[in-house]
Formats: sequence, structure tokens, C-alpha cells
Amino acid sequence: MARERIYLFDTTLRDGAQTPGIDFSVEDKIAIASMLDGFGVDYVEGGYPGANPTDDALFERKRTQNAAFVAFGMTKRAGVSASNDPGVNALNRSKADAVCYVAKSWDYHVRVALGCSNDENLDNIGRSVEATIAAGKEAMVDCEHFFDGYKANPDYALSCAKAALAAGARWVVLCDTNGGTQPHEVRDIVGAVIEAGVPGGRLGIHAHNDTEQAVANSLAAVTAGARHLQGTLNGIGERCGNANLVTIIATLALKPAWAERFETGVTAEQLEGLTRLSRSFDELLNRSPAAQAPYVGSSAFATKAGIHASALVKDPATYEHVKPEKVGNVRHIMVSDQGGKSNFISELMRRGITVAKDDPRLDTLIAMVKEREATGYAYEGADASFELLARRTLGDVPDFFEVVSFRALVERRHNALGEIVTVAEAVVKVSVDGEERMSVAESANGPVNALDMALRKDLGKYQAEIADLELVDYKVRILNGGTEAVTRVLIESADASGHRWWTVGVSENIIDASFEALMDSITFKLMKNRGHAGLAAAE
Ligand SMILES: CC(=O)SCCNC(=O)CCNC(=O)[C@H](O)C(C)(C)COP(=O)(O)OP(=O)(O)OC[C@H]1O[C@@H](n2cnc3c(N)ncnc32)[C@H](O)[C@@H]1OP(=O)(O)O
Ligand SMILES: CC(=O)C(=O)O
Repeated sequence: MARERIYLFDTTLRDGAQTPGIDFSVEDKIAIASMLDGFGVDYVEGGYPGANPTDDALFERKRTQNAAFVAFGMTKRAGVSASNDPGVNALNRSKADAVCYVAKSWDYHVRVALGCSNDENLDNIGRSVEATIAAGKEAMVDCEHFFDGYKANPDYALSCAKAALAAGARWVVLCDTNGGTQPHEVRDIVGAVIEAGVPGGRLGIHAHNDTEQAVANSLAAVTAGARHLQGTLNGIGERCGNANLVTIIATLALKPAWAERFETGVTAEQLEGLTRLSRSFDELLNRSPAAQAPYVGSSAFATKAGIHASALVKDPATYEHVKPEKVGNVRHIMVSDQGGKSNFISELMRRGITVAKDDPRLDTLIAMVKEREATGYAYEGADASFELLARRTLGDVPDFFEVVSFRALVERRHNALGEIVTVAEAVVKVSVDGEERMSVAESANGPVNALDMALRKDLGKYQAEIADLELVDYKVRILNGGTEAVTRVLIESADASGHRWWTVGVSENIIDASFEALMDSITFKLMKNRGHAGLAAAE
């Protein structure tokens, strides 16, 4: 049976630009439009020409090759013709392929927000659509507040949709602007609109996520007959965001109930780039990807639980609703106090360490991880410290150096210019091959930085090897609180090979905790240099 086509409309650059904290430059918009254009979506809404210089500059050229490039704006105002309305002219003169008008469809809004008559609003919708078609562009209409409007006055809401349709709009898009409509209401209202004569093949949905139902509402609209879905990358958008197009794309493609009946423009090959698309977008926004994002999050196919891991290694289908590789994600079995032998064997294998299930050293390692996690360690976020603990338990880590003592102090004083400065000083004494070496360092960036500098100043024969070691991130978390508090420090390190690793330290004293994580980082680097740890060991 031939599958029906669902049309995907991306509004990341328009409704997404209304997200608090997000501010796109023209270059950002061009880059995102091009990411979307290569991904099989049908429409890319770029913004609102006439509203701001960024969007004016964007719409001086067409920015997509495959997807239709869409300009958004409001319908003409009452009392002026479409040809004399500057807003409508800016849209129709832009280099967009299509124009998406926002039109009021709730009579209360027509009265309060627009201050015109219901009939004038209908006329504004019709004339605006006609002007766009006359300009040689595809026209579509976002019926703002359609669901709330329909509940208040179904006849008027319907007449707005029909005015758009009669004037030739390719798509009439029902908007849940305030985001409070529930899936069963969407299904009923979309069904009623189709029943009233608006064909599903010209009907779309634009759902907001204020009750976390935007994806469910979009799919409910498809169930009822709508064939055009609007959404944004990673669900950004005004207030709580829009329907997450990433989730919608994967669900339509991978869930048999949808995939057997419908197809979108996204191919199976493009789908494998979904995780990359979602993460590249976050990268561009300079924010961390949401670990628990469906399909594409780093936790979407991760398990800590021992019972799950044990079944997963026998057959991944036991605990996965789809295969991670279908969306370009990866399975991740983690080690922690929630894990059993299967988690550990799987993670050790990934690191090139083979250990039998009945090896007593495996029991020792698991017991150590669980005991240490109970005192504050967190190994799922400290891959290198876990690997060192595992290799130490298996007797694989040499004593490269020994720290005989260290001291750190912080002083607030006047400098030579009479300014008040706070300076940290550290002294570290290490022993390499039985020979003691003492290093002193001073830092304006605090005692941990001073200790790190002193520790890495003179490691004797290992000094040259750690020259490219860099500390790139440092996280501190106080556990338990109160006077009993312990501090967990996580340090991310990197070297010239581009490899990054995390180490952990825990103590009642933040300096001790930091020092422990620093020492693990250096030891891991020395192991890695010898091909005895990290990726090199697994190859
Ligand atoms: C549900 C949505 O997401 S709709 C999209 C919302 N997005 C934005 O508003 C972002 C871009 N907007 C802007 O930059 C500005 O609001 C502009 C440039 C469009 C307009 O700015 P201004 O002319 O200063 O008007 P202002 O923003 O104060 O008010 C909006 C005006 O549009 C009118 N209007 C709103 N919707 C419509 C509509 N669908 N059709 C016709 N007029 C409309 C309002 O009645 C109001 O008119 P008034 O000034 O006569 O009261
Ligand atoms: C048009 C739009 O963004 C809305 O109604 O939510």
C-alpha cells in the first residue's frame, strides 16, 4: 500500500528565535538553514522580513536549495489594501519561496488584540493570501490560537481556516499557540475541521509544549488527518518550546504504526545523521545537549542498571525500543553502584581489558566501585579514574612516581603597585625512582591551579611526556552538606592527540580531592602514552 506523505515544516529560525536566551545572527541562521536543507525537511521558515535587520539581510537571498524557504509575517492590517501594507509587501518582495501568515482565528483576539471586526479579519486573511499568490509564491496561514478559538466560537475559527483555503492557501495550519490543548482535544478538533470541509491534505499543526504534549499533539493531528507538521530542532521555541522535530522525525520513521502508513522527505540515510544534527545545533547555540533527549541524547541508549545490562549484552532488543544506530546514536553500558558484572565486563572490554565473569578480581573491583560510590565517588562520569581503578585491581598500573608531601596556602596581600591581590602558593615533593624532587609554584587562579603547576613542574624522566597535558574543565560538588560534607572534584584533561578524559577525587578537603583527581589524570596520561590505557589500549 502506498504510504501517505507527511510534510515537515521547520520553524527553528522563526519560532525558535522567540526562545528566551536564544539570539541568532545572520550567519547562525544561514548555517542552520543549510543543516536543515540537507536533512529532508520540506520547509525552512527563516524568520520575519520587515521585523528586524537580521531577517531583512537573511531574506535578501534564497538560503535553501532543497527545502522551500519561508518568510513569516502577519496578515495585512484592516483599513489598508494588501498592496499598501508595508508588512505584506516586505514578505512578498523577499527572496522567500513561500509566505506563512499568522492570522487571528479566535474572535476574542480579533476584538482585543486587533481591534477590528470579525469580517475585517476574514478579509485581511483572504486578501493577504491572494497577494502572495499573485507575487508567485506559495501561501500558507498559521491560524493563531485555533484550538482555544474553536472551543470559544467554532464557527468563527472555522471561517478563518476556510477564508485562507478559499483564497488559495496551500496549507492552513492550526496553532495551539498557548500550548495547553490536550491530545484528545487536538484529535477531535482536527477531525471536526476536516469533517467541516477543510481537506486533511491541506491541514497542518503547530503545537507548543506547555504541558509537554507538543509531539503527542502533533501526532494526534496526523491521526485525525492533518498532513503538515511544524516544529523546531530540539524543541526550542517560545516559553516551553515547540514540538520537537527531531523526536517527530524519528518516531514517524521508526515506529511501525506511523512508518507503515506515512513517509516524510527524510531518508533512512539522513535519519542516521539525526543525532549529529541535534548535537551540532546545540553546539552552535553554545549549550550542552540534553542527555535525556529522546533518540539523540547521550542517555537515550545508556544503561546503568545491572539487570538491564545483563540482558542488553545478550540481545540489545531486550531494553531498546529502537536500534541506536538508526538515528546515529550509540549504546552505552555504564559502570556505577547500580551495575552488575555485565556492566563491568562490557565497559572493561570497551577499554581493551578482558576479564572472565568468574574471576574473583572482578568481584573485588565491583565491590570497590560500590563502596567508593557510597562515599562520594561517581565513576560513570570519570572514565579514566574507573579505568585506573580497574587496572590497579588487575595489577596493571606501575608506580610511576610517589607524592611525598604537598602544601598549599593562599595569601591576600598588597603587590608592588599597592593593589590588593590574592595569590596561592604550592610546594610539592615527589619521588621518582627513589630520588626526591621539590617544586614550588605560585598562581593567581587559586590553590588547585598552584598545586597542578607544582606537581607538573618536575616529574623527572616523565616531565617531557606530560608537556602536552592540559586541564580543560574542573567541577566541584559538595555532597551531604552541613559539617559532614565531602567534596567531589571532577577534572577533565586533554592532550595534543585530541583525547579527553575525566578523573575524580573525593575528600572532606577540596584540595585533597583535587589533588587525587590531578594525580589520576597524570597517571592515566603516562599509561596512555605507553598504549596501556584509553583508546590505544582497546585498539
Ligand atoms: C504566535 C506567534 O508566535 S506570532 C509571531 C510573534 N513574533 C513576533 O512578534 C516577532 C517579530 N515581531 C516584531 O518584530 C514586531 O512585533 C513587528 C515588527 C512585527 C511589529 O512591531 P510594531 O509595529 O511595533 O507593533 P507591536 O509589536 O507593538 O504590535 C503588534 C501589532 O500587530 C498587530 N497584529 C498582530 N497580529 C496580527 C495579525 N495576525 N494581522 C494583522 N495585525 C496583527 C497588533 O494588533 C498590533 O497592532 P497595533 O500596533 O496597531 O496595536
Ligand atoms: C504562529 C505561532 O507561532 C503560534 O500560533 O504559536
